[in-house]
Amino acid sequence: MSDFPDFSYLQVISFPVVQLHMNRAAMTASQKDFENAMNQVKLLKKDPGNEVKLKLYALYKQATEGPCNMPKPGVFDLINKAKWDAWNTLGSLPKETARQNYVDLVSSLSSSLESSSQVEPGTDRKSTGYETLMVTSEGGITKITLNRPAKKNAINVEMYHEIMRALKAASKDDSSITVLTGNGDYYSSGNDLTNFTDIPPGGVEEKAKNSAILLREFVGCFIDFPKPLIAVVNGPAVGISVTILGLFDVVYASDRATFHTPFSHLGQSPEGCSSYTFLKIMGPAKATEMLVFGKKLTAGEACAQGLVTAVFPDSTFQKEVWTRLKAFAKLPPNAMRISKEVIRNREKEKLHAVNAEECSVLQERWLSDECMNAVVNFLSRKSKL
Ligand SMILES: CCCCC/C=C/C(=O)SCCNC(=O)CCNC(=O)[C@H](O)C(C)(C)COP(=O)(O)OP(=O)(O)OC[C@H]1O[C@@H](n2cnc3c(N)ncnc32)[C@H](O)[C@@H]1OP(=O)(O)O
Repeated sequence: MSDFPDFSYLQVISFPVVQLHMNRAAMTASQKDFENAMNQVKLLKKDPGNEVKLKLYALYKQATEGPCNMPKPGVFDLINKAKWDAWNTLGSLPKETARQNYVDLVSSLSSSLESSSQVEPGTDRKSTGYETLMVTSEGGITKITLNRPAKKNAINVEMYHEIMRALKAASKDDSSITVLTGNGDYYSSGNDLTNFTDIPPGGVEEKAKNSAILLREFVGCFIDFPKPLIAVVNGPAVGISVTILGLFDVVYASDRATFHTPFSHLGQSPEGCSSYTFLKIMGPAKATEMLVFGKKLTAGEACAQGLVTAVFPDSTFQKEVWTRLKAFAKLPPNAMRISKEVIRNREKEKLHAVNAEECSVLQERWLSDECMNAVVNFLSRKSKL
């Protein structure tokens, strides 16, 4: 389980390996089945994700200790609070049922993760060297696709790093234009809220500091990107995936797309230079509706307010957009790069200063109880946008 980094925090105890035997006739798992299932978990090659790990933790505790008997952790103790919630949710579920559910969950997990690992070799993901993105370069266009569709393309720490790596590569490759889009029904649901659960030894303060450094570097890559950068917004966009649109040169949207920056709801504050770009693009009142009151815009509204360049019916979106992009990519690349420089360069210094200030304000916000409560509520399934 070396590549299963977060499982240790669930404190699952290791047991000796014994042969798996499901007592299906009796429909309850034996102690041996249970111990085997625990061993199987440790042999999984892929991380099943935090939600499954919490379910496993809860079922393990219920099966071994019965109903939740721990005092409720404080709101700032994010990980223990999530674990407590998961266990407590099981109420008075009998130990035998919890044991059976644990064995069943591990069994389904082993088969689903095995089958997904069987299709991996030779796929795009492996050949491009990205785990969270698909990156292609063809016909003068480098296309970066956010590729965590099951998580609505939420941006986890790995994806932040991979987007930066892909942008740096695209700025130097022989393509003329660069496109960012999403795979699946969402463009992106914004920052992956589980990013907040991986607390380093220095505690939440260190986490907030590291996140602010990461965010500043991430947004900086968009400010400095030298070639025309186009967003192809295929579906709903949330949080940072919306705010950085102000740093793109052109934004095309499907009429299925929505634009949502619920920072106050999350106890957070604007980033991606939106506290500056949105005011310039749509004026202070409309920017306040979005950034302070979290008003969600339709694609048509976002277009009317200047955040989106053009909206297309979803049925013809890809065809119409890519026809345009292919034509743009045939224009002389140096002329396009220099024109972008002329248009954008005088704002760069200002944008970097705005970025630095937004990150420093956010660093404080992330430590607020408003923010921590919002994250805990999402992770414990008590809230959704
Ligand atoms: C370090 C730099 C920080 C930069 C600061 C950035 C700030 C922001 O971006 S703020 C915006 C943060 N985003 C959110 O608050 C969105 C949270 N997600 C939701 O409210 C909903 O998931 C939804 C409205 C986006 C979609 O709802 P629905 O259609 O019902 O789909 P599910 O909720 O079932 O989602 C499927 C699957 O994906 C997981 N997921 C979706 N978004 C996120 C996310 N942002 N972070 C983490 N996980 C996310 C969701 O939990 C589901 O997972 P499973 O249950 O495991 O299937």
